[in-house]
Amino acid sequence: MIHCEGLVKIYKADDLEVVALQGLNLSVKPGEMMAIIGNSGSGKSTLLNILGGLDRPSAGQVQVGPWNLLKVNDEDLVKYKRDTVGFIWQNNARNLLPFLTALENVEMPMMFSGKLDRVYAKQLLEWVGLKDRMHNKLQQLSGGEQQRVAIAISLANKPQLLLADEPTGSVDSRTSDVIMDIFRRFNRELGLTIVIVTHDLSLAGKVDRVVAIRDGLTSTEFIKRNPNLDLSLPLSEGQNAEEIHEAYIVVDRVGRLQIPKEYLQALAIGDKASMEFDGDKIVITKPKSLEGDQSA
Ligand SMILES: Nc1ncnc2c1ncn2[C@@H]1O[C@H](COP(=O)(O)OP(=O)(O)OP(=O)(O)O)[C@@H](O)[C@H]1O
Repeated sequence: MIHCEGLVKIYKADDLEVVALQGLNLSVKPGEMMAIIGNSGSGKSTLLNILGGLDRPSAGQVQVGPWNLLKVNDEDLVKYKRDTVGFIWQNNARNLLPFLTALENVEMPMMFSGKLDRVYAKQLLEWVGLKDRMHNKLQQLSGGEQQRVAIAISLANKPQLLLADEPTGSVDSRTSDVIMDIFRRFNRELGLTIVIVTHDLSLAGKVDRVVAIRDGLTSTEFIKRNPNLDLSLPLSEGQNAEEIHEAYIVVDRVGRLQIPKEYLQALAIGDKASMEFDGDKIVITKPKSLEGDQSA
């Protein structure tokens, strides 16, 4: 569904250049529900905005289904945003019109694409648990209910891909569980591919795969240890995301990988290291010839 290779995004403001993505690789299979985690400023939102067609990449490859987002023209990009991809933000005020009802809000994107389907709009609101609230104006709904309306809106035009930027960032943990359960249901029943960007490690236990981004590059992947494990069920006491997922370091096509900063600091490795192939392992150590040389 998604294939990014060597993806670069450079923001230019006056004389300043910020490299937000520096050659990122990522593949997401159709029907996968995965999360992207990373510290503030690591490039998560930049990646999501590019995948959502809200921002243009600077270089590299980015393909979503049949769409090449580096080369797509403005007219096709509008079609892509309308038909292929749904978007949910943490701050749902961006998607919602407060003076309209929940139902009218869901119908709005359908009207823009000339495919008004009231039955489906009602169905979506029922699926997100708002059957009895669909005729309420948005301002009469709680934050969690509004976020559920935002989910229904994002699916109004039957996208194949749903992108969610911190979808549970401004709701309590119970509502966060409800939202994740809704995502899982859409993922299973409609085969929707879902990419969630989050700071929240507790969400990581509810997806199939987690990819960590560091400094604009994918650094580590966590893949579910037991593919049959039902992640829609609550974790048992004391169980955490790391127990459910196996961690892998990402190695790109030309063999580059990122070593965690803590490991480098622990061994006082600066800009050089020694590497040895030892039969069944690769050993990275402090540069051999520089050991004891404090000036290095
Ligand atoms: N429009 C912009 N103009 C200039 N720099 C930008 C712009 N948007 C993002 N950046 C910079 O790009 C880098 C990556 O930002 P991004 O918002 O993608 O990170 P993030 O991982 O989503 O962070 P957060 O979790 O805080 O939202 C940061 O250094 C940020 O300051």
